Amino acid sequence: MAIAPPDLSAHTPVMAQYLRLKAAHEDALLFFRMGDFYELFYEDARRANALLDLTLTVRGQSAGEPVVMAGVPVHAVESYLAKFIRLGCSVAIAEQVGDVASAKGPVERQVVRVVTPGTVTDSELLDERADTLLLAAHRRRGRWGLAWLGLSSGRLGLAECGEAELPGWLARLAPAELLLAADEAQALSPAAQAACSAALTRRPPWGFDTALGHRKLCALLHVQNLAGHQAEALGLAQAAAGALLAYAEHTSGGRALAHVQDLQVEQASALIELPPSTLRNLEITQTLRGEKAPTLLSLLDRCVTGMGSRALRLWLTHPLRERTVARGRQAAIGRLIAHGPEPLREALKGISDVERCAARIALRQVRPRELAGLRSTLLALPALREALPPAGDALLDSLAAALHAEPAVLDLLQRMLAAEPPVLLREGGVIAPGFDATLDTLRGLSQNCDQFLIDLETRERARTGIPNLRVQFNKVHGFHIEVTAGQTGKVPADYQRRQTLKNAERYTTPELKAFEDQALSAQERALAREKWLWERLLDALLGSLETEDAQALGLAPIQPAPLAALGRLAQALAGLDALAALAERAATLNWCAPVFVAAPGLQIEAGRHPVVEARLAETGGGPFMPNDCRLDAKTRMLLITGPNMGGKSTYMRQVALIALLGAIGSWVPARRCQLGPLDAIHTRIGAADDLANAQSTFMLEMSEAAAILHGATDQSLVLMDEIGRGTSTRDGLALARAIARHLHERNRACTLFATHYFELTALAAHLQGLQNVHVAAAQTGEHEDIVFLHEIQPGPASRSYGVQVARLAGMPPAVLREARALLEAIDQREAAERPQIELFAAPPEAEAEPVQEVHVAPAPEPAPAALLAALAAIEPDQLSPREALAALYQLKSLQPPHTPGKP
Ligand SMILES: Nc1ncnc2c1ncn2[C@@H]1O[C@H](COP(=O)(O)OP(=O)(O)OP(=O)(O)O)[C@@H](O)[C@H]1O
Repeated sequence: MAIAPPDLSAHTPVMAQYLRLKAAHEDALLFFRMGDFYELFYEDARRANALLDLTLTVRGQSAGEPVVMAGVPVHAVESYLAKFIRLGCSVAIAEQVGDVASAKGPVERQVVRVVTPGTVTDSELLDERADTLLLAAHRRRGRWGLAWLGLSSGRLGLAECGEAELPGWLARLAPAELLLAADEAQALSPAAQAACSAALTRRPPWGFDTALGHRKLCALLHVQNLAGHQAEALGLAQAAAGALLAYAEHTSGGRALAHVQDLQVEQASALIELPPSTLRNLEITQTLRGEKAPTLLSLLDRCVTGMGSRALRLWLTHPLRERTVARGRQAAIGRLIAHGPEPLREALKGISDVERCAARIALRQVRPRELAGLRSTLLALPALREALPPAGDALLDSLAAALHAEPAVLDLLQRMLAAEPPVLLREGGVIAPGFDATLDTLRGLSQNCDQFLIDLETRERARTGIPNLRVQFNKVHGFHIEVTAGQTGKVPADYQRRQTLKNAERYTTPELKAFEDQALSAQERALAREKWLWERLLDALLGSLETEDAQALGLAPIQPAPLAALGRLAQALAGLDALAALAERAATLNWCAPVFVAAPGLQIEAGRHPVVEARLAETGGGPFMPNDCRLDAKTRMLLITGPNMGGKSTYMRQVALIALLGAIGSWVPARRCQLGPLDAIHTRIGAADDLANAQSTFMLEMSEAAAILHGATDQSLVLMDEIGRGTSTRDGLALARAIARHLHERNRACTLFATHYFELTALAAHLQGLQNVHVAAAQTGEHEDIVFLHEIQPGPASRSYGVQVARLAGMPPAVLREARALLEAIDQREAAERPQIELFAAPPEAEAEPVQEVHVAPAPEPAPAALLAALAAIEPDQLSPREALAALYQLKSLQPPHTPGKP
């Protein structure tokens, strides 16, 4: 928090200046320029020390308190910025803007740049392969309005959702920075917080205003209203957009966001739902440990450009239910495979990041080299078109048509921009020679220097008779004539001494001084002229060049504004790169094109888990065993049993990954594949405790399962891995059974249900759409070592091999012996007690009934004796209130259920 003392007059003038600037940038670390350092003070210094271990010092006092500070050297500022941004901090940079020499009191300082995690546009600070999003969220009456912006991509989106859907949106969008109204900063539910790792920035509540947002959106998109973007009715999202756009303008120094050309209104109902747990469990863009690889994205991303990688990530996290786009991509991939994707990938290698370049032009932050990169990209487009397969595929043809360089833009860059411009404008040499006569003259003046100096040296040697006299230039002392110590007696009267060295004297003459003034001012004026021309170049690229300037420079105005065309070009390049990467993957990894069918379900022949298969290939872990999967109206649920390590999780995940890959239009790791419509992929897969949100393993397990039971439909794919294992076997088994039945009967979702409760396999007799399968394993050798076959076979598993797996894990033999003995004892006891303990077997009359698809065996009634025994065991005087409540629940659980038709 900022230190905002009520009376700044008690502070030293510099600290008062600092505190005033800090008060306007409370949430950011303020980098306060002092000579060769940016200094951080007080709380900011302590934060920087805690985050990056910057050394804390105490210097002097202000308002009677010691001034705690930490410094960052100016030359290293970019690397510190990158580190702070990665840690989710915002940084405001205050530069010295006043004249140090003439300043009375502290030199004037201003915040000239604010870098925040969601609004960075510097290529050094951005992840090349992921879009950086700024998201504003606004809540009213239990609903959320969302507005997001990729400042470096120009992507602008709006959506509205209910409280329960918010975590899904946050996980899908994965913003780098989240704007909330200051009075709503605590409004995020634990689930929403868990789904979002964005840096949180509080903004004034009045900025979240529908009318303001509407006005700003209309101004940005040059429209009267938002009806054309289907956003007119989204008042909540517009309110969020008000805060979003104001903040984006604020951090980019009030620049217009000219590269934002379009607004996307996203509807959850158009997307295949991928809840946060699914994104996490399927390791789509991040591993469970939060790493970038190995994931589905890291396997797929063979893109040559950052634009392609970003597109691929977007496709994977925003799969569409409607399959027209996917069909188009699938066909394009087929075409690229037939033609060979390599020529296209090769041609994409020299392509620059047109999307980010367009954004940086709009924000007037683009650097000369980036424009040179854009120019070579525009020049490379014909070769890129050549590298595409011959016309005939609708998607590839439309992308090829967008590979178009606006001739006026190319002409402008070729005429105005030097062949090899320097990195920074201030180095000079950015504008091409021959473009501007004034600049050429000024450059001529400063460059003709060399000849002048040679001539002068010859003349002065002759005049003075000093043969080793030299005329030189250095940056500190300017032009001078150097005479060695022994020769100084010959120096003429008009030589004025400038500097004495150990063995020489340096002089100037009126002639040399006059030349120096002219040369140095010519250099300065050339640089100033270049800067002015550069600004005009940017004006021209933004379509806002004044007619007068255009005439003076002999430039034709570029209409309409070229940024829109660059945006379309960037999209086409991104699409082609992503398709070429998918084609390369499909060809290299031997994938097939899935067939889309209308009936819900899926049919996979010889499917593989792409990431596990690649890992096994990399580590020499042996071949991956392909497996089939068939889910349809007849078989809606596979109940998967088998040993630990047998491959159950891998199998379930591979089915989901194949469904997802198919949905984005990719080919899939299988021999043959048919996919029905899909509206969601739900997963409930064993997770670690969510300690951060104070949820126990079991609580988390149940909340995720509950969300699935509430949301899954007959077009959803559901993965349930070992549900119920977080509690006692008895409760777990009961819950697992009830959940399986609910999914089968009510949700009617396509479900893969892996379990270690063998008792559940009996459900197959009562639920017609449920089929038992198991992962095969065998035992060999004298130690009866287990061999995993990783093969899915029909029917339930015969045993669990837990002890054998523990042996493989290196468990001490004594423990294994004891476990085996116990296991045998339990088996014998169970065999003896079986009739009593088969709590979950269906009642005999249910088994006798002909099996109907919707028939469910009613839950068996517990013996009243159990109820009475439990009642008798209660001693009310001995119980705490909490134990009494637990006892009540236990009694309740033993109560026979009330079944319709049965009193
Ligand atoms: N089809 C397969 N072909 C080859 N190896 C496989 C296959 N499936 C799984 N494996 C290997 O077996 C390992 C264990 O698989 P997985 O985690 O799916 O087992 P599991 O049955 O879910 O185990 P647990 O019940 O302990 O969670 C994987 O890491 C992988 O290396």
